[in-house]
Amino acid sequence: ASPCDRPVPPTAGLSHDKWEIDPAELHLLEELGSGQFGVVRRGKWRGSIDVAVKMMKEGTMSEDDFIEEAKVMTKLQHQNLVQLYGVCSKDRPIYIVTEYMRHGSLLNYLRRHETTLGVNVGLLLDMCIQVCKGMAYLERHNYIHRDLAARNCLVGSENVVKVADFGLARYVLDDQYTSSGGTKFPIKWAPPEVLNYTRFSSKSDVWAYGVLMWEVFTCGKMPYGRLKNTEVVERVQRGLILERPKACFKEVYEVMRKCWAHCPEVRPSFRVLKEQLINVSQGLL
Ligand SMILES: CN1CCN(C(=O)c2ccc(Nc3nc(-c4cccc(NC(=O)c5ccc(C(C)(C)C)cc5)c4)cn4ccnc34)cc2)CC1
Repeated sequence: ASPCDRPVPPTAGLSHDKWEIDPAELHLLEELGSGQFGVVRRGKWRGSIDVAVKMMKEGTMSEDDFIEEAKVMTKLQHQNLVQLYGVCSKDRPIYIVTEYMRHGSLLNYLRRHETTLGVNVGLLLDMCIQVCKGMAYLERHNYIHRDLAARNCLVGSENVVKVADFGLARYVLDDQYTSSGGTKFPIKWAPPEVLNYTRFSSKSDVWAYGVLMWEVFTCGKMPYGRLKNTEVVERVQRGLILERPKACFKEVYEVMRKCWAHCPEVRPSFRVLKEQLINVSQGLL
């Protein structure tokens, strides 16, 4: 095909090293919030492209390792992954520049729209399928997320849902977050093999995906309510699982339950999950 037929990758022309962005071409706008690493702001790249810019607070992540990995991450491109455009790594703090998602995190979106979403099972299921498609793409590329949850997915126009921050957890320096005994470790999204041996895999992402489905069908409730992390660990190891949300059809809950099989090998892959959820959605609607 002639060059003008090929779709131009979103990172095209960002700079000589595709993944390096010239900060002079970024115009920072309002703050979107702050997370594990520091402040996140909306921005414009070359005056026209909407971007989100994570400004990495010093000492929060192993920066050189991340910058190396960014080269790989910019190559992961899918309509249900928040696209990493590149990094500004020549100065400190480093900036992580991604596509902008105007409605913020899926968790806040679910909580904000509970009244309208709570009765729209078709839309809730569609959101789960979109996340599943993004995760099936990562699985195909042997890429593990390590912190899949509704808080780490983002919502754009027309109820588009995308998976964000895939793989970023590996570069967090705060061991309250990285060690399974730490206060910030996402215990409620972790399967037994991660709780006991921090053995991450695409099948541990599948367990977290089951919890994300529960978050979606409860419109953003906290899994296991106010149970303390130690109580959740004890229950999960005893094989107790989250109960079926009211808004959730039995067929959908059956899929969720498969994600929480004790042994990772028994859990379905994202590829299989995607087929099952699409069948359920065609059956329901
Ligand atoms: C009408 N509503 C008004 C309020 N509202 C907003 O203010 C709002 C609008 C858009 C937003 N968009 C984005 N917000 C963010 C954002 C904002 C604050 C914090 C964060 N997250 C982080 O900083 C963060 C996430 C995960 C992690 C680990 C490594 C632990 C997995 C570390 C750090 C992201 C990133 N984005 C990437 C693309 N688009 C966005 C965020 C918020 C939503 C719309």
